[in-house]
Amino acid sequence: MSTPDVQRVDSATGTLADWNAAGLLAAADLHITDRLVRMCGESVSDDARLGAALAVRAVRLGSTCLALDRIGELAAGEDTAEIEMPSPGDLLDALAASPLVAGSDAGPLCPLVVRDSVDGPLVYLQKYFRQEQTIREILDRRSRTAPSVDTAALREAIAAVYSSPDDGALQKLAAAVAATRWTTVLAGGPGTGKTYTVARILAVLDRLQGPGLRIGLCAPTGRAAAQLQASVEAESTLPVTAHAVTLHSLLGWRPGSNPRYGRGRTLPHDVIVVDETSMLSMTAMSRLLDAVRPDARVVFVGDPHQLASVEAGAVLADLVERTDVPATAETDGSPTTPTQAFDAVGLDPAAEDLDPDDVARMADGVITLRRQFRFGGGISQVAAAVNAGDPDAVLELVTSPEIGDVELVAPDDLDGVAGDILSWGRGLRTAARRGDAAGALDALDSHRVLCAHREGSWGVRGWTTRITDWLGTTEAEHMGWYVGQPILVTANDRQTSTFNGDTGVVIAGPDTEPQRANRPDSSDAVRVAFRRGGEVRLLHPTQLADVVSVHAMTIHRSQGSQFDQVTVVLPPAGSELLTRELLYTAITRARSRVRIVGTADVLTAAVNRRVQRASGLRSTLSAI
Ligand SMILES: Nc1ncnc2c1ncn2[C@@H]1O[C@H](COP(=O)(O)OP(=O)(O)OP(=O)(O)O)[C@@H](O)[C@H]1O
Repeated sequence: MSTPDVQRVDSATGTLADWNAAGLLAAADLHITDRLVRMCGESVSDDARLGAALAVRAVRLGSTCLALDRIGELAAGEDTAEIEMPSPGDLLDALAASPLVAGSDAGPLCPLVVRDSVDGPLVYLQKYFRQEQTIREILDRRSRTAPSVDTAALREAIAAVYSSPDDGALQKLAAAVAATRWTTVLAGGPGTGKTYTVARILAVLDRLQGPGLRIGLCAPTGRAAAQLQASVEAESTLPVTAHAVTLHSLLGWRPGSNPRYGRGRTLPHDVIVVDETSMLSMTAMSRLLDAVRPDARVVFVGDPHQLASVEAGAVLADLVERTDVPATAETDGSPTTPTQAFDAVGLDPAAEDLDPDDVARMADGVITLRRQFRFGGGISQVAAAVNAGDPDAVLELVTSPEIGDVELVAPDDLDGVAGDILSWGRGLRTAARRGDAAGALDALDSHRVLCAHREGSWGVRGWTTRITDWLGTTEAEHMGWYVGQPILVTANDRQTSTFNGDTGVVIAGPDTEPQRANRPDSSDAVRVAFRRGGEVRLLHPTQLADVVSVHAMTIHRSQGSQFDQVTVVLPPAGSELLTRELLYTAITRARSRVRIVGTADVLTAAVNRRVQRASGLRSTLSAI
């Protein structure tokens, strides 16, 4: 599929110029390819140059490499009819023979690497190949040995920590796996009890190790870290001494410099929990693994079906799907097999209704939680059908009268949405005028409109205009602060502990007279309410530098948030953003109800289209 609005490079010639003109290669792809070719110091054939440019393009679009066997998918659009598309075999031969891969006397550097995989030949930029190798080597090394754990002590700790009758087998097994492996992946959709389980894993490890367990809690963004802190505190069975930080801060990694912690100086923690791992780039993952002590446990937590990092890599999905994890070779009798894990939690595998694949993956340190604790049946069923890539099942569910919590509405049938927005706005204003911060925040999160795009009539901009028109927001309100105004923070601010993506609401301040609550004289009379975990905070508007009104937000930005009701606005057919992962992420933001605005055709297209991030991490690579 072509990339819209790629910049034309007038100076380009040959094959790359044609691909640029057809919108398949961006200006940046051409410029970087030029640099790579110059590094070689020798001439490079047109086909090899194209292979290099496509590898650069692949990274720009989130893959860690170019899967040569899939290049045919690129020429699917009408505007690519004129493009001459070499076969994967021709490109591979041209690359293998070129100084870009083979090196040359003039320039010994080989900026590209080619490897064979179960997905056919993969072409890497050297940097990403090295990062992927680092991840693979460290994870493999960590899999070959296991922590020394006394089975009886583990059984006792798990029995003591998991005391609720609702504790599921997989939640308990997660603790057995995390105690007996250096690396654990705890996967699951929203509300499947991941944080609850993390808190219990930490309690089990604390019991096994005794006082002084050094815990590192981190997440890819400031907001995700703050949420992790709040939810671990809420779920914890112990006083939480660790303070959740961003991965960058954990590693002491400032923009433009190398991290303070790395191979030569490892992190002091005994256990590191990484939340929202789906948002982690491959670069960040390789830096983290480089910095972890070989005898520290790491627990990666997240939902592999969600949208991946904005940078290259889909590491969580790769870890969950890896097929070549080496078996643990060196143990001192510690329980490392799935059978031993069942024994440690006092369960009989035959009596548990678990997917055999899930049990098999436990041997590789992967636990996938499946029971839904938070939202209703319809949302779970639709989310599962979306993940399974079954558009017929999705359509049947969203149009079924039996399923009350998910519905599809036509883009020209917005009366129901308008009614919901009006009651949302009324609830927000009523609580805000009363100065009721908790009530206003509840009202704020009772409904959210989510769009794929920022711009356009189906994007955040178009829907913001539509919603403010419905609500009758005045010109004066548009210009300044007003009571009942929904607010989005757009940059991290340590001083106020507000993070990019936080939302709040403007409420009447303590000195506002009730009769003036609708129109306070100045920003002095109002406060902005925010919530983190169960705690409500009030800030003065002057404390907030980077904020905008929020009546609708992008699905990307909504990651990590939950709302009672969600209206998902699908983009028009053909949008680059329309994917299964986007739809799944949007639907699973809702606790109780989802309305999808779009046509059956667009919904089908979304379910059918996966974010295809090529990567070699899922299986063994070999030389071509
Ligand atoms: N075994 C359990 N017994 C009782 N309540 C549970 C159990 N597991 C989870 N819960 C509750 O279910 C809710 C969702 O759990 P939790 O927040 O841990 O899910 P999550 O997978 O981390 O969700 P998200 O990804 O959205 O953060 C919480 O209120 C939690 O207390």
